[in-house]
Amino acid sequence: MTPARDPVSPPVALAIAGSDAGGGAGVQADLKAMTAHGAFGTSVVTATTAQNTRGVRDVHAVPPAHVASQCDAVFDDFDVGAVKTGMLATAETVETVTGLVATVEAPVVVDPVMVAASGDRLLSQEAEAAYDGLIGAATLVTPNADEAEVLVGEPVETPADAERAGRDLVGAGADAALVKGGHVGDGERVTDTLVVGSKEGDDADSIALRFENPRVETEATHGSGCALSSAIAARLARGEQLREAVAAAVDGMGAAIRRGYDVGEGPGAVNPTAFDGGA
Ligand SMILES: Cc1ncc(COP(=O)(O)O)c(N)n1
Repeated sequence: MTPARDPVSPPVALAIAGSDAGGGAGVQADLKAMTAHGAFGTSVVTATTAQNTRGVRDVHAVPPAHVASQCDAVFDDFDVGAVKTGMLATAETVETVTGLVATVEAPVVVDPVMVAASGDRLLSQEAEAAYDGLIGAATLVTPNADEAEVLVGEPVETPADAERAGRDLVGAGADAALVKGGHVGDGERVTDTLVVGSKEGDDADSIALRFENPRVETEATHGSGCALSSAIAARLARGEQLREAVAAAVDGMGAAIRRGYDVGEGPGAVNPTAFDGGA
């Protein structure tokens, strides 16, 4: 006899991001991370990239109207529990996505993707200023040090700088900011800094938390930002509180990097499905 159908109803997360033909980053990493962290991943593609582990050869931005209609298709049908944004490619798409996420109740994790690990640009330079609006709509913004520098206009070279940048991003309207420390220094430990704004919006009352982990010696970090922000979004979709979701996702990145994929001729990619701790 055929076994009875036994469907499950997982929480739903949405990635609004670019496609990486090489599979290491972008929506491909997002969907793996969302699955691994217990959510059903939906995906709105903002751009396709002709990319592999060695670099980005070509970018084709999806017209913003089609980004909007993909979002409508998802929101019309699913109860989306959290959204993450990744590569948005152009100022028009940043603005379109800002308008869309401003109308949703679900938490929004903004990974302000600007430059790939390979050094290739993934966001036009004019689009950097357009991020101001999206940061104002973010539940959490997750820049690395270089992206934080662009967003706040100050150097981010130490954990103290990261904390200041996080407070600035909260002052600019994000509910919280996670400034990632992988690009800060080359010490034996990596410090990620989470600044959570006060509900009353008084900057002085924001809280800073530091997550310290041993640095994993590798160049294979391609996809790490995508996997981290998607893991956080999946956990928020499951109903976890922000700090809990960030702590678990940051913790999981150690395994994702240590047990990365040695694929392609370039430095390889993280493994978003490898993390210590059950979903
Ligand atoms: C489509 C897409 N989205 C995001 C990234 C950033 O990932 P990384 O900085 O790890 O290369 C990427 N390379 N490609």
